[in-house]
Amino acid sequence: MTIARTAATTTSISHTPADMNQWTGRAEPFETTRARYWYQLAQPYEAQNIGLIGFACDQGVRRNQGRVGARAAPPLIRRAFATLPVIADLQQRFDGQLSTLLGDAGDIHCHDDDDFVDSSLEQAQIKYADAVSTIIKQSGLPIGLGGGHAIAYGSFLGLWQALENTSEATISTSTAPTIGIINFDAHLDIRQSDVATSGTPFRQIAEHLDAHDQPFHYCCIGVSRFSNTAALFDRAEQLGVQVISDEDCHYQPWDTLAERVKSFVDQVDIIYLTIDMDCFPASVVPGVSAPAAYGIELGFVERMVKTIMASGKVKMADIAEINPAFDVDSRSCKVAARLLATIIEQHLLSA
Ligand SMILES: N=CN[C@@H](CCC(=O)O)C(=O)O
Ligand SMILES: [Mn+2]
Ligand SMILES: [Mn+2]
Repeated sequence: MTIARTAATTTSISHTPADMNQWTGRAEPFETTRARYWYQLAQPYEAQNIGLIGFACDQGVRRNQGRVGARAAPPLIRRAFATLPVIADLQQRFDGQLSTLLGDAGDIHCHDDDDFVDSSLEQAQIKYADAVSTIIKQSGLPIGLGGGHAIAYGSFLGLWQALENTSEATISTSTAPTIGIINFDAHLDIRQSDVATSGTPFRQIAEHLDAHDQPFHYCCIGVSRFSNTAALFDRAEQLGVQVISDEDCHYQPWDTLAERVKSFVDQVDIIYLTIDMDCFPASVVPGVSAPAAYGIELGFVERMVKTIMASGKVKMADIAEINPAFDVDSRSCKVAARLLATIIEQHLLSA
């Protein structure tokens, strides 16, 4: 893939450490210690069970002609999550070890204020992938906080790097674990383009896997026929993508949909789970780069996320495309925080 350059490169990439000021919430001096919140558990990342890593970058959205602003989301998602209570089951299960559950690995920033295209997105993806890979190699579950959906290629690269380093056999052999990608999204994000964007990550992953003689297993849930061209649906068919439309999610019974997703999960060894927040109706999640008119229900997504997490196969997860510039009363960040809590709870309880 070539990188278009329309001006001199003046951007830079940085990795800022955890800012513990983001981890604040209400004090409960008159309650028992069971009045516990996530802000009280978070620590700077140091090989905890969960590693949060922000991807404060929306250059992919800009390149994709979208509404920029998603780079500001990671601290706001953290702040919304910080105020959620830690459920009783987790407190009981991890009594005495609660401070070892949640690490914050900080944010990767892509500084690209000028209105031109350079290689900062690719550099940010590589730096983010390194952080992801470090967490996986330390046996943690990395959870990426976007940023635009270009985070997905970085998440995949981080997972790939970790597998390459931990597999006895190299990843290009037939014994390599099979990776499945499950994306909740109104968009397929398999666009053909001369540059990486927020609309290309899963096509890039398909090409990466093909170059390493590995199969591409991709299930996209919540796909809208009004948000993807016929050319994209053609490509999805060529690539063997399992497409579950937004209308399927509304009209098909839960058992049918759960069976479709479970049979996808059964085919693979490892799952990368990604949630593009524009899978929800704009009334539920207004703060995204590309809002959906129809969207799928939060209750459905949450139930499906629990089902997928219960497989024990999820080794990488992320939440993408929140754009705080268009949020209303932090509604979108609160939905993202709820999903983040769901992923974390399910991961820890199914371990
Ligand atoms: N990650 C989002 N990708 C969408 C954006 C669509 C839009 O801006 O309308 C896509 O490329 O299809
Ligand atoms: Mn989308
Ligand atoms: Mn997307």
